[in-house]
Amino acid sequence: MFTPPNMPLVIGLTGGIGSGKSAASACFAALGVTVVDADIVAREVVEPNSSALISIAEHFGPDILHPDSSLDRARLRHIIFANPTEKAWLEALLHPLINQRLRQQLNSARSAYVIFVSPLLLETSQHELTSRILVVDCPPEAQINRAAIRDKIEPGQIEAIMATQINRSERLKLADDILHNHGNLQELELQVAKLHQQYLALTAPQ
Ligand SMILES: CC(C)(COP(=O)(O)OP(=O)(O)OC[C@H]1O[C@@H](n2cnc3c(N)ncnc32)[C@H](O)[C@@H]1O)[C@@H](O)C(=O)NCCC(=O)NCCS
Ligand SMILES: Nc1ncnc2c1ncn2[C@@H]1O[C@H](COP(=O)(O)OP(=O)(O)OP(=O)(O)O)[C@@H](O)[C@H]1O
Repeated sequence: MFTPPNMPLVIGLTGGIGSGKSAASACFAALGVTVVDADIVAREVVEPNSSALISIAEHFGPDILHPDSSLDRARLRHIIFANPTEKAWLEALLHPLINQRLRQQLNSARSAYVIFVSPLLLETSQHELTSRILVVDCPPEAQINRAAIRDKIEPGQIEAIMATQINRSERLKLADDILHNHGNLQELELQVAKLHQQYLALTAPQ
């Protein structure tokens, strides 16, 4: 098992949109495990007045901002998931900033192991920061239903996002561990509790 230098054991948690990454992370956090979340960091780097947000407004025009100068995320979502060139432009701007903050957070984590949750762990170099890949999986119909209800966006938008993510079978092939999230949240919690014991055993001195 590979543990990057100066880092605790990092478990990379990934899955498609709406698969249950945040729900699974919340279960790990409730067990006292530090969670580093790429989606949270991705929001921090585009806070009002940040250099990244200024670049985004220059590139896409001032309409990409709300009147209070915050990012109009729904507008940007419609643009980038319909246009691969614009998606690549946005990622080239944001991913280095996101990765720099993620490294800092992973390095300063102090729990026995860390859960690093990211939707793009397997699609980007972020998996290089991890020692083990944990995939949360559920049928695509459940992903679409859950994400549509949570975000109040049309299923077509969710399918457009899914089409830009690694497909389900490829993702599962790359998994060391799998959380099967087709049941209820209690069933997910039970699977997390089992894995927690396994991960603690991996960090115990031999
Ligand atoms: C386009 C944005 C503004 C839309 O924001 P919105 O609030 O509507 O959605 P949110 O950020 O919650 O993303 C919802 C889900 O979409 C998926 N997703 C987000 N970004 C990407 C991406 N670049 N590629 C594929 N899927 C993505 C993830 O499953 C994510 O959890 C936002 O997704 C964004 O800034 N994306 C680019 C940054 C990025 O690559 N983030 C991924 C984490 S590193
Ligand atoms: N087993 C489950 N039963 C019922 N609802 C669930 C279950 N797992 C997750 N959900 C709900 O489905 C929605 C999507 O889950 P969650 O936000 O954890 O997905 P995610 O993988 O983090 O999505 P994203 O990639 O968009 O960030 C949430 O509203 C969550 O509460």
